[in-house]
Amino acid sequence: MSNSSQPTFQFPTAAIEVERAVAELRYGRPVLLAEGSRKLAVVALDCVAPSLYDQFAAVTEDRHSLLLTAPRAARLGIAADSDVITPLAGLAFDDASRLAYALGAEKPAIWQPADDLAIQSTELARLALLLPAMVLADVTEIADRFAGCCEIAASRLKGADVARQRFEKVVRTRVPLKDLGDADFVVFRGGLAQKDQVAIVVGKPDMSKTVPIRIHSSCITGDLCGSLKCDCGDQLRNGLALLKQAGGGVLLYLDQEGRGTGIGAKMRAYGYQHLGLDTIDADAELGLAEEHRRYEAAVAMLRQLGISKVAVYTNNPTKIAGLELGGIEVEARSPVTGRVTAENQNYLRTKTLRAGHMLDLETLVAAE
Ligand SMILES: Nc1nc2c(ncn2[C@@H]2O[C@H](COP(=O)(O)OP(=O)(O)OP(=O)(O)O)[C@@H](O)[C@H]2O)c(=O)[nH]1
Ligand SMILES: [Zn+2]
Repeated sequence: MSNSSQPTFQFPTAAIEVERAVAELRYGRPVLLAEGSRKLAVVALDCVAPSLYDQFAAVTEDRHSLLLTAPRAARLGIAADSDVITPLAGLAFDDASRLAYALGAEKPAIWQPADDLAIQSTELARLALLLPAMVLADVTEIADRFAGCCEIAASRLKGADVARQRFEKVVRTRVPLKDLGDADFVVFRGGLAQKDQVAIVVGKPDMSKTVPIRIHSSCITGDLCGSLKCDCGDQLRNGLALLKQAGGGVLLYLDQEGRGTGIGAKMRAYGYQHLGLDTIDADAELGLAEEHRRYEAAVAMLRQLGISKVAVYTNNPTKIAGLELGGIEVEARSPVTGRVTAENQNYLRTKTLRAGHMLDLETLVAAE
């Protein structure tokens, strides 16, 4: 028997609604994105089952469209300043997928600029680490057909932003590291679409002074396996050594594989790089912008460690901008490099020429 005076579980925050929508999307189920009385049904092509794609087409009576982000649209030769949508009527799952992210796909005959609500659906895909290839349909008049689906008001997406900065310390434990001595691993949990993040405290830095730090984004291929396609593994180990030499510091190891796009997208991009595309064009082919990383987690961890002033080891200006945006004072910046290999030269060149990284590649090459 239920008793209405008993306390009940209530989960009213925007972050929880967003996280539930993200989980639904990741499981390949439709989500309703609402704005006023308008409702847009969306599924992510990256993870929807072909049978559910067919069902979506049937339920929406073939009035479904595909969202192509601005980078993907540009790769297809569509002259548009923003994301566009193109009708999918009559297109099977494989054809839709080809249009969404295959190399050499043909420009669609019909397209139109995507409206704001459609564009906002890509943020759910980003949080879910899925390609932003959204299948969508305006279902305002037939919303009852989606009664079993998760619904979220688009305004909740913005409302959930505060959760990006909310992290709690879980545990701090000593780990002896080869050549570096003892380090403290401090684990933080939180953010939007929750992740665990790690701060590695090398030595005993004075947190009230300017603290040497490195912000390092995870790279399974480079950090763990010594991939020659990037410089991440070297930068990770050199970064830790630099912190030790500086008398102690903090390495923030951020769970943002593939510049925040996830390992699935990164491996798809590697496939395109093997066919000759540079890193930015390979990502664009998948609908991805050149940078998907955010630095609220880094700022939150620094604050919880009592750090407000830093000297950063990085070549990447967006990391510095991210820290400053969060109110962390960046007193100095020093480079951190790795070995230049035949396999990573293009990666490094693209970073320097197209992403504004502060790398003197020719000097590095000459030094090898
Ligand atoms: N999308 C994409 N990501 C890649 C590729 N190669 C490496 N990465 C990712 O790039 C990121 C590199 O991270 P970092 O080494 O911290 O950062 P950085 O932007 O190079 O900046 P600094 O090393 O600080 O100068 C990691 O998230 C890698 O997983 C690639 O070809 N495509
Ligand atoms: Zn790497």
